[in-house]
Amino acid sequence: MKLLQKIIKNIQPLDSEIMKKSRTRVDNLIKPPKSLGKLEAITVQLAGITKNIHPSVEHKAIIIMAADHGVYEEGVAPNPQSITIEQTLNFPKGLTGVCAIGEISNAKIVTVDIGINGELPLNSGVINKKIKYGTDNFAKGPAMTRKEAVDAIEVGIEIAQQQIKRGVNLIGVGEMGITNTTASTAILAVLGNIPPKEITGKGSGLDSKGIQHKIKVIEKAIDINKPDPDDGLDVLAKVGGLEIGGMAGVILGSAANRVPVVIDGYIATVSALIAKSIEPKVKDYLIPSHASMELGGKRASELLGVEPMLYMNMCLGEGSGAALAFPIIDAACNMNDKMITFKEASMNP
Ligand SMILES: O=C(O)c1ccc[n+]([C@@H]2O[C@H](COP(=O)([O-])O)[C@@H](O)[C@H]2O)c1
Ligand SMILES: Cc1cc2nc[nH]c2cc1C
Repeated sequence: MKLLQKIIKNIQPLDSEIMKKSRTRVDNLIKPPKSLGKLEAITVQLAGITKNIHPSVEHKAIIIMAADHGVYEEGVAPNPQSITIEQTLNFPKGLTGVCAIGEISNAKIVTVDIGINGELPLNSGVINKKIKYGTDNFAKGPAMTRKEAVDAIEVGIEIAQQQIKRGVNLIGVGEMGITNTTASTAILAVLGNIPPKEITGKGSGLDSKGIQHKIKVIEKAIDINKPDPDDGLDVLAKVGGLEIGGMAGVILGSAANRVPVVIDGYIATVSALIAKSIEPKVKDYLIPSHASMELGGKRASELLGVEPMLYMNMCLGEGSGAALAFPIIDAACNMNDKMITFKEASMNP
């Protein structure tokens, strides 16, 4: 808890002076006003985050938190739980969707076992930060203790800080965890005071009968656990997941070190909601990526107050959407670094 408290204290507002300067520079570049839209907004945000009018995002990493969920035993996921461990072992080998997309921008893939229900081989390339072998079944009681929820967040903080110390200056958050759309939907229902039936989707492939059952399980979990919507840690502990806590920690840890953090799809957006509930200032450090096809994705982004930049009909997770946004963020920086101003071009608009 000490680390989390320290990190919360270190999260400062963006630098509004630098943002003003950056806005003026961007407005004076040789183009009609605002004609580079979100690229301009990203540039100004990056300046405010890094306190630098020409920030670098050259060293990129995607941090993938992997974990299992006890609520799997309620039959709310269409795939076997063993997919979590199997797919997690594929990340260090560069074989998955996020690896293929991240390779385009030379993103390092950092994979963390924060709570997989199984043992990984020692030389797997996955960082072992296992808190326990999956959460408990939150249809019967809390997913984890409050201490375990704090531990999960602190793992995320630690991993983010480690990467930042090694020179990483742009972080994407992703996850792997069979059943984690059930946990994410329960969290979103509580934090947004939304009936589960409005936001429960197919996850990685449930049919409509399965979705009806998933809704009932989520309603029961909220009824039994009564998470406090004003306490993100309580919501995480009662109906959350270890990987969701880990991603919230990566977000908090990045913000505390003034490093921008790109959020992936549905589960990552929900983890950002947990981080924002713990410290609202983190929101300004977030760069949204794509709009997840998962039913609750839109409501999650709205509740967070972000507008996704890409509509690609994706819902893979793993950090794939964040990886896809990396070249766009590079383009924003290049615009800022390479374009000249009207004055420099001796042009009069
Ligand atoms: O990130 C998303 O938008 C997203 C939406 C639906 C599913 N997923 C991925 O699918 C898995 C969870 O699906 P499920 O049906 O087991 O809850 C998990 O490994 C996620 O990475 C990811
Ligand atoms: C194959 C597979 C890959 C995934 N990657 C993220 N979630 C996933 C879920 C499944 C089922």
